[in-house]
Amino acid sequence: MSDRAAGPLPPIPLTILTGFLGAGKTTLLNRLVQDPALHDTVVIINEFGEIGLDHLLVETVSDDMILLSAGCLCCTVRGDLIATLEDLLRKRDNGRIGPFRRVIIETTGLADPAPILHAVLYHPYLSMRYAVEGVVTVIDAVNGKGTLDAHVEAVRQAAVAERIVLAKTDLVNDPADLARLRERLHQVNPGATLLDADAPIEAIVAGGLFGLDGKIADVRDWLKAEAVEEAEHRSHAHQHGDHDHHGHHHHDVNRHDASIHAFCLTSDQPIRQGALDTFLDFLRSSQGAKLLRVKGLVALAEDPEHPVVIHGVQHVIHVPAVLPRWPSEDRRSRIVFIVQDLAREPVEKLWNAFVGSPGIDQPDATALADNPLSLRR
Ligand SMILES: Nc1nc2c(ncn2[C@@H]2O[C@H](COP(=O)(O)OP(=O)(O)OP(=O)(O)O)[C@@H](O)[C@H]2O)c(=O)[nH]1
Repeated sequence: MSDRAAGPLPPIPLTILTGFLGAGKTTLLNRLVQDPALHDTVVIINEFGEIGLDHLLVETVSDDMILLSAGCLCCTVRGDLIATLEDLLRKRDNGRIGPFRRVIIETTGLADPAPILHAVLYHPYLSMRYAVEGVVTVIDAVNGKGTLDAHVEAVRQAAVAERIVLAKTDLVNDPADLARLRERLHQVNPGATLLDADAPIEAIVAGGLFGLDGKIADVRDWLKAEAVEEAEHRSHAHQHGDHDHHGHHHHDVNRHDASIHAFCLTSDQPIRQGALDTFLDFLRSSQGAKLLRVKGLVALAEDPEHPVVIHGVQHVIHVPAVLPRWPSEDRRSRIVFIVQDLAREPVEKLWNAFVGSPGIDQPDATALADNPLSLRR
């Protein structure tokens, strides 16, 4: 199939591969770059040396780009990531490299994926040409617990992921340790798919908003609103002393884990475009730094048959796609928020004020619009 259909070029799916120092990112990448399924992929890494490519090298395209035997292009970050992504588009558009169909960015171990997502989504041109397919976070099955306990960065990396890949499961002696780590990761990020490092390539690089073919994939699976709602109910029941958990023993939640959580807001009624825009504007201006990710599927009153996809991070929230139809019978608008140090209540109040069900003791949308300071807590 040609890319040259009428209209704008389809965006290039971009996957962010992250994980703490030594988690197993490079080992996983090494497998990915050798797979023929990824022959039309560009992998952006920090240094060529790190993934031991010598035996796979076919051709040096430029001093920061090489072609590997399976057809995958590998490039190193020159200057900043934005410059590298722009440079790749230039080379692609003027035919100096092939029309690659997907990009995987490996971040350094301490990197927080939120600013990387922010940089790509915020850039007016890059956000048109690339579409963030998803974040993949590698967690070390042996040292994962200690790392999550000690470093809030590691918890953030897990919290914003679409897929969490557990590496080094072969080194775990006690299956109960692994089960506990899985359960903890599920609590930190109920919407993530948990995979082992030997999972199929497609599950690792294309389980998100876009499939391996670059087309919009299963939006419901990307959003995972049901999983987030279910986790919320469980945690709510737990907080209220409902210990009927089939004998599960609950440990104290680590303070890093406790600072980050996910929740889902829904609306049965289609939302007016203006109301949605104002809600999102208020939210990002008052709470932007705390929004690690915002993902949603929304019915607009103006065109309820074609749901819009919402994708955001920190102060940027944009609409990467309008779907031709609803992915399931469920036509509620659903927005999943992954936040740090932000409670559900202020966001929900704002949502109710704009989206239509203001409570007796809540200001309505006009009152909020007249007094934006009232939103700041
Ligand atoms: N047994 C086993 N070892 C693994 C696995 N994944 C990674 N390793 C080893 O763990 C060490 C660290 O793995 P890397 O892939 O270099 O980790 P990384 O996340 O890229 O590390 P940095 O680039 O330093 O952040 C290496 O010695 C790997 O061989 C695995 O699934 N099983």
